[in-house]
Amino acid sequence: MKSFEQLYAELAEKAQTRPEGSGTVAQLDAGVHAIGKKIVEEAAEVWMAAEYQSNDEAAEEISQLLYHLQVLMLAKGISLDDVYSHL
Ligand SMILES: N=c1c2ncn([C@@H]3O[C@H](COP(=O)(O)OP(=O)(O)OP(=O)(O)O)[C@@H](O)[C@H]3O)c2ncn1[C@@H]1O[C@H](COP(=O)(O)O)[C@@H](O)[C@H]1O
Repeated sequence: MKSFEQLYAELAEKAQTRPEGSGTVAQLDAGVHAIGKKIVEEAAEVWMAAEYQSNDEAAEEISQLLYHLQVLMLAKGISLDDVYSHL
């Protein structure tokens, strides 16, 4: 299990070191447009899971949405504090 902050640190490290086989690196290379489409897709999956599936399935979809939001943040150079300052 990991926190939002721990995942961001892990993804930032992957973006820096670019390890072979990293899906995050592939997403970053695909660019903001592709990442944005993935966010919309995952958001729809969150919505559908919340309406029609179990809370556990909805939680899994939410985790995937959070992951893709973090990938977008890294692609744009947006830090956790940049986001937290708006909360
Ligand atoms: N938490 C996640 C995570 N959540 C979601 N995803 C990606 O989002 C996809 C979710 O897709 P769907 O379930 O919608 O399935 P899909 O549409 O068939 O997926 P794709 O065809 O788009 O790959 C997964 O296939 C992963 O590619 C994630 N990929 C990675 N992580 C974590 O990120 C870290 C770094 O991962 P790597 O960069 O791959 O090493 C690790 O700790 C991973 O656990």
